[in-house]
Amino acid sequence: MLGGKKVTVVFVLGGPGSGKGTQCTTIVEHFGFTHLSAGDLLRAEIKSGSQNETMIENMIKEGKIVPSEVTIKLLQEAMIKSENDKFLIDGFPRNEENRAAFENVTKISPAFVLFFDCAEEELEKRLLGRNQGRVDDNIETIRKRFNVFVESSLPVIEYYSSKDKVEKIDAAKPIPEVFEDVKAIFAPYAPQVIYLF
Ligand SMILES: Nc1ncnc2c1ncn2[C@@H]1O[C@H](COP(=O)(O)OP(=O)(O)O)[C@@H](O)[C@H]1O
Ligand SMILES: Nc1ccn([C@@H]2O[C@H](COP(=O)(O)OP(=O)(O)O)[C@@H](O)[C@H]2O)c(=O)n1
Ligand SMILES: [Mg+2]
Repeated sequence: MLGGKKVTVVFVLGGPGSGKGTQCTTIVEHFGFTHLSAGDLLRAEIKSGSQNETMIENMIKEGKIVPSEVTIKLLQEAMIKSENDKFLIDGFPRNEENRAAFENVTKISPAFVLFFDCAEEELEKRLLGRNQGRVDDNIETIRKRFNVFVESSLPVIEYYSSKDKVEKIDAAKPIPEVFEDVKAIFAPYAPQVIYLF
């Protein structure tokens, strides 16, 4: 529940460059979810000139995880503002603090967790070729982000795995093939087709 609204939430997780954003865009088109990227919300917050601007900017440059209260507030605001009731939360929760605080504050548990699994060597290639002008897509910060992923984010995936909530996808394959696997998982969420004749 969220301000009286019953919502369906899917957490989309995976190492930096695993294709979370890419696949979310296509899931939105096919299954009518709203895509909320924690990283995008934080980057927008920097541009908006908020009081946390410098703190967020420095954490992103270092590949560190921003305190949960900041990120959760942005996610909550976006969900409340939206008319939709189905959300893909991309890149969150990234550590145990993110996970526990979100559950405590919103009382929402995810329908399931989509986990894009891919080797670091491939992730590194993708990030170095991403070309979105991101301050954290340089080899030094990429290495730090990989460490944070292994030390802080993988345990969150293990937590949900112990609750049988993780749908693991081989994200090393080409984009359309990854989406074929994603599609099979989202089939129960497909819009209903009603024949009127
Ligand atoms: N399956 C894939 N194979 C090859 N390149 C991919 C694949 N999925 C995404 N990419 C590319 O890799 C980069 C990172 O993808 P992105 O969706 O931004 O990942 P994330 O949000 O997980 O960091 C982008 O340049 C994207 O076009
Ligand atoms: N839950 C989150 C998500 C992102 N972030 C920050 O935002 C950065 C970029 O996150 P992102 O999800 O856009 O990165 P990708 O995995 O898409 O490459 C992270 O490295 C963190 O510094 C965060 O602090 N907390
Ligand atoms: Mg992303």
